[in-house]
Amino acid sequence: MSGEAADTGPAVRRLADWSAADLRDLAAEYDTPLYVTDRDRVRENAARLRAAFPDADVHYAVKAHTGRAVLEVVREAGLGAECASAGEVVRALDAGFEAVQYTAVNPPAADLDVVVDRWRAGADLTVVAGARDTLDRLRERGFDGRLAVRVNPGVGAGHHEKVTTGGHAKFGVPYDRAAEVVADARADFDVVGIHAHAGSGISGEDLSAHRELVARMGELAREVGDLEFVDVGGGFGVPYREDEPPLDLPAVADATREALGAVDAQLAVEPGRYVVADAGVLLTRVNTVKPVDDAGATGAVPVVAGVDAGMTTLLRPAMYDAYHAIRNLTDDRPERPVTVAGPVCETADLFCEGRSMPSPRRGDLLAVGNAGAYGYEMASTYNSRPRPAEVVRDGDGTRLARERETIADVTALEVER
Ligand SMILES: Cc1ncc(COP(=O)(O)O)c(C=O)c1O
Ligand SMILES: N[C@@H](CCCC[NH3+])C(=O)O
Repeated sequence: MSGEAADTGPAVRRLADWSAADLRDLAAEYDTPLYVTDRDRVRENAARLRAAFPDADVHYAVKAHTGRAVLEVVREAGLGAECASAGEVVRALDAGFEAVQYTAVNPPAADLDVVVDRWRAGADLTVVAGARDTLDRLRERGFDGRLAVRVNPGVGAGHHEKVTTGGHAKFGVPYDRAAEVVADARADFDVVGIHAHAGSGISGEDLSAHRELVARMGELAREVGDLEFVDVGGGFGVPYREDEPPLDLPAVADATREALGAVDAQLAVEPGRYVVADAGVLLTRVNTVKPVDDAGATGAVPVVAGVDAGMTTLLRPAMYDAYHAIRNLTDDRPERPVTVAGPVCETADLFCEGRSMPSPRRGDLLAVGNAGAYGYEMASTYNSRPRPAEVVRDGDGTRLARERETIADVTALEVER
């Protein structure tokens, strides 16, 4: 296994590595559903990225986990910030990032207004534009600062079709028109880079797609010349299944450099998931247990375990059929097939179906692994269900990082006539 230098931590942290006693204490103190984020693990992951890409700019894709407690650790580790919206730009600047990148995908006017205002006020911002229209809208606002062109090199990868960006017309300017767009942009902006992103959750098997994307970006960089950076995106995957091997990050870094070839520009990468996924778990409590076949509740019949977290807390299983490890922290009873289901009125509101695990009882505490990336961030208030709380922990102890939302919070924006 690569990437195990002492100061960068092991390449993967499994759900079994978390202390059950600590997690039980946190659930008792802060209630459930509860996200727990370990800042030490964020530090290790960031350090492993820095070590694998010592000569590259590494920007953390803020979208994976926007919490201030995470952003501060990432900034201290020497990573930059890659943002997907004005809200993320504001969060990154507030967290003290000095240089911030904003990758604009069909940017709403309000986003451009905020970003250009911040730039005018002196923020060191690079805007990544993926359409000529976006360039026009930046010109209209008087922006003539640092700009990169997002290119669609026609190569996609990722853990699910819904998160594969390369090759989808929505993202970036087509590869064969990219040089022309860069040339146009040079008239009005300080064009510092080109950018591409294949997709999210790239595994070892996707490496050839990643290599191809990087090679195309290398070619383009040589063609257009005079760039500060070539950003080849993020998407580095992490193992979700207990027996899945971790990505060999140093090998990915070597392959990236080799595929890029000689360019007179800095390599840049922008991973999100890799930094935070295994730094987070979701704690949820069983509130209902019922046999799948009500008539014969004996032996190892499959059961449905109803829990207080659902697709409004952690959307990934419902949206991508994503696998997340689940561990019963209360007891280690004999196993049976268990469907873990949330409280939402949607059939998709399941964390797993018929998975073998210790027979659950009402009141049991379950931990859901790899919840640090795209967990809290994709939470919603559907069914008027308040979003969960989050605690962060590190060497200094544990503290509340995001309050539990209340029903009053959920209804607060309602305008009374
Ligand atoms: C433009 C861009 N950069 C970076 C990322 C980060 O991806 P990941 O969290 O998979 O590393 C994404 C998400 O897929 C993205 O859309
Ligand atoms: N939300 C996705 C990743 C997409 C990243 C956005 N480009 C996931 O949970 O896997």
